[in-house]
Amino acid sequence: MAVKGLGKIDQQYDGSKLRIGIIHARWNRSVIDALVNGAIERMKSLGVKEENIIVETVPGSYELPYGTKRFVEKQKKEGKPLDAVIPIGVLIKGSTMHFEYISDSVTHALMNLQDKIHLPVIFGLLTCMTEEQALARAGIDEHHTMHNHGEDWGACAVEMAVKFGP
Ligand SMILES: O=c1[nH]c(NC[C@H](O)[C@H](O)[C@H](O)CO)c([N+](=O)[O-])c(=O)[nH]1
Repeated sequence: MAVKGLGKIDQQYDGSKLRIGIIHARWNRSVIDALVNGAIERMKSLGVKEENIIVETVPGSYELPYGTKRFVEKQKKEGKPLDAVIPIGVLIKGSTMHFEYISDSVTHALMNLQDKIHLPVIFGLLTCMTEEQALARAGIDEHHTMHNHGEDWGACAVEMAVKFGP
């Protein structure tokens, strides 16, 4: 029996009154697009209206923490506050230490951002050693060895917003 992973959803949460943001990096775009679509489709299946799923982009994963903070602030200023936000990025190890530094710093920054903006910030950063790992976690590898992690992030955003939203 598989142990790892979110497993069966123990309860469906009603997303019909929620407004959720997705902000994604544009590096490794084919994987990003699959993850974003997975999150969107799962949130829609939980009742979130398509017009209440707001998508923004930043150049790369390093820009996610600041971009997420400003994205949330601008939505609030425009009178359309978000109930949760899902930053999505895909980091794939290269031949330098760039991957390690960005992965570690962005992870901590996104974690700490929740207390600053008082909003659930879902961890949508894939930190992969190979392209194959990234494709598998977006559910688009040749053999579909894994489910699309973006779906988990969408479900997580709805649950956290319903339970602990602003
Ligand atoms: O989102 C990513 N950004 C990456 N770099 C760009 C970085 O996030 C910033 O956009 C850039 O350094 C400018 O600030 C990546 N790599 O370098 O490998 C990567 O794999 N994924």
